[in-house]
Amino acid sequence: MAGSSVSGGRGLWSPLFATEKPNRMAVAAYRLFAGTVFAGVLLIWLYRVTHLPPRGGSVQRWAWLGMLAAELWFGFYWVLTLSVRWSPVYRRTFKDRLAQSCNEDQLPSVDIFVCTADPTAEPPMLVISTVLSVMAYDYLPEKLNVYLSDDAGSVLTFYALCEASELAKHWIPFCKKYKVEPRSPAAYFAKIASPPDVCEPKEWFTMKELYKDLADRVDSVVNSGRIPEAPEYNLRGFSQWNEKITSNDHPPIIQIRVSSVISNSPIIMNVDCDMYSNNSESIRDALCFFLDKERGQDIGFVQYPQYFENVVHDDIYGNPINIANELDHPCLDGWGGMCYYGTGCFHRREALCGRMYSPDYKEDWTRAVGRIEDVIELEGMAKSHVTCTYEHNTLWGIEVLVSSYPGHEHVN
Ligand SMILES: O=c1ccn([C@@H]2O[C@H](COP(=O)(O)OP(=O)(O)O[C@H]3O[C@H](CO)[C@@H](O)[C@H](O)[C@H]3O)[C@@H](O)[C@H]2O)c(=O)[nH]1
Repeated sequence: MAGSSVSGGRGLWSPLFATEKPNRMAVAAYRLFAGTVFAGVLLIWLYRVTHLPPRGGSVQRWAWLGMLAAELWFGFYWVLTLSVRWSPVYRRTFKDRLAQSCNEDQLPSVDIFVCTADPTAEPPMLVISTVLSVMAYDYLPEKLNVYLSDDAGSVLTFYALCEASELAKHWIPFCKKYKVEPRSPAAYFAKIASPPDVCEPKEWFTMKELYKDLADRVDSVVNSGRIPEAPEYNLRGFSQWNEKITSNDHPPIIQIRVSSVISNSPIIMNVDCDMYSNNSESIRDALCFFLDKERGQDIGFVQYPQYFENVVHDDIYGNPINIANELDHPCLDGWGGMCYYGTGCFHRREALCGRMYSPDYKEDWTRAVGRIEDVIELEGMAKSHVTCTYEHNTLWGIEVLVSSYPGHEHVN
């Protein structure tokens, strides 16, 4: 929506994002529409109180009460919706200004967490496509750390990840060379059936073939439930699985997680394993909020909306999540900020770790954890962070053990 007013920073520093309001005519039209519906609601209430049910007729009385309850509820719902949608705002980022104000090596490093929990409901090919989509972000590779948390502790997911790390050596340069979007190979090859004009056809088909080979290999291993008995699979990591390991009871198996002792990046992003990133510049957009000199300090997290594909064929009923994304979120933002949704959210690590807001605190964006060179030592430290023993005999441990993950039957 075109903005009619832009608020920005003061002084010489150019703001990295602008907050825009929809044009006045659009707002006035919406408010007129909302006002007429509300007038209709009031008239219905008026009708109801001036048409009381006849005395004695109990069926009519119950029908009247039922209608009144429904109309009151609808009126209450309408007032709530109306007030939330009264004053939307839209945010626009200026990535060009970000590029002018910081060199690439001054940008903060970013830790990205993909979490998975069940290799049956969340097939490893889906998980690794998500992982590849975030590995291929348009960002300095040495500033990007991608972690996969697998609550199921599945060797199949681990196998798929090892295979994906080989594909990444081809997929990431390919994406950067041809500015591929989206950067999930599954989503990309499902959408694009033939090489686009910018791509060299031979290279495109080779890439597609590599991906297809990987998908076939991973799917056949997942279907068989066993990883192949080849010498390369005796590598460290695979040797940590044995027949006693189950998804509910397994030791911490660390190959690539626990970021505070590995990368400790000031920015953290979380992604569900069944969502992929559809914009390779998302990190830079999020940084425009965090790094804005005037208002960045007030921002604890940047939440991206979630979109779903083919929920209903051709979306004939209008996917309600689009209404939330395009209308309700800008409206909530107009009241002071978007709510935290879950997947696709960038956080300040310090805010997650409990630092209280202070206008005087200045984040050191270039800080990095002192990298431990000894892999064994690093693994030991990481294991001590990932284990659940810290919660034994604590109220937290007891409460979490007996309560389910909201909406799920997992017991963590
Ligand atoms: O014990 C668990 C259970 C789930 N997950 C992972 O958590 C993610 C979310 O779980 P899912 O069942 O897909 O949640 P949904 O209900 O589909 O998604 C809603 O809940 C998520 C978690 O709060 C949010 O990130 C999403 O935005 C929101 O749409 C998935 O990657 C799971 O693999 C774990 O890692 N461990």
